[in-house]
Amino acid sequence: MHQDIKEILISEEQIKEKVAELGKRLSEVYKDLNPLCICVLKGAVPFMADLIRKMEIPMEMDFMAVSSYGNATTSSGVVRILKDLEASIEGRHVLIVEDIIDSGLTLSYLVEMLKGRNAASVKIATLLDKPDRRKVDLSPDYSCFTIPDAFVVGYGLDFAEKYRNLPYIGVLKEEVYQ
Ligand SMILES: O=P(O)(O)OC[C@H]1O[C@H](OP(=O)(O)OP(=O)(O)O)[C@H](O)[C@@H]1O
Ligand SMILES: Oc1ncnc2cn[nH]c12
Ligand SMILES: [Mg+2]
Repeated sequence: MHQDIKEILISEEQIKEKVAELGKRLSEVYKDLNPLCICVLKGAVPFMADLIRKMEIPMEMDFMAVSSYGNATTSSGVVRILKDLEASIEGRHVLIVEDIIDSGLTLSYLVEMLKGRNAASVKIATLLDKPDRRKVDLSPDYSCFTIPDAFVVGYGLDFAEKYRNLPYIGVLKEEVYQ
């Protein structure tokens, strides 16, 4: 286990199993809809890569980057679009693929913005849901794990751009960021 990690919250095997389960379910839900899966950079990259390979249906992908945390451990509440989509989503069935919903500020902004572009539907699939810190009324349509109020890293999640490459979800030692 990495020296900066206090405990492994979700193992590599648990992630693999749940992501495969979700991919199968999404294949049924989106079977004839040719969904546009939007990966929210950077944290959702490993989740997106694994999830779409378990979706055995026609689908398309695009990427967005927004900024809310930067090098902090709490959301600034200000959401900026750093990289927008490449194509129109008018009439498309959109699935936002995210790594974690914490305060909910990032996704509540994204969902409203995307709905304003006349998508046929906008749903959220998140790897992690941290409901204890929610600041807005937002729940994911699909979630792999619900976690307690702890700052976690790994499988895409970072602290100051580090730890994204850890294969598991771990709780960061407080001394690393305090
Ligand atoms: O529910 P919230 O409180 O808004 O927090 C969740 C958001 O924060 C993280 O992104 P971050 O800004 O760290 O960007 P990153 O994915 O590039 O690390 C995470 O990937 C979510 O997008
Ligand atoms: O626990 C967490 N770890 C990494 N990034 C974020 C953002 N919100 N919550 C987080
Ligand atoms: Mg981050």
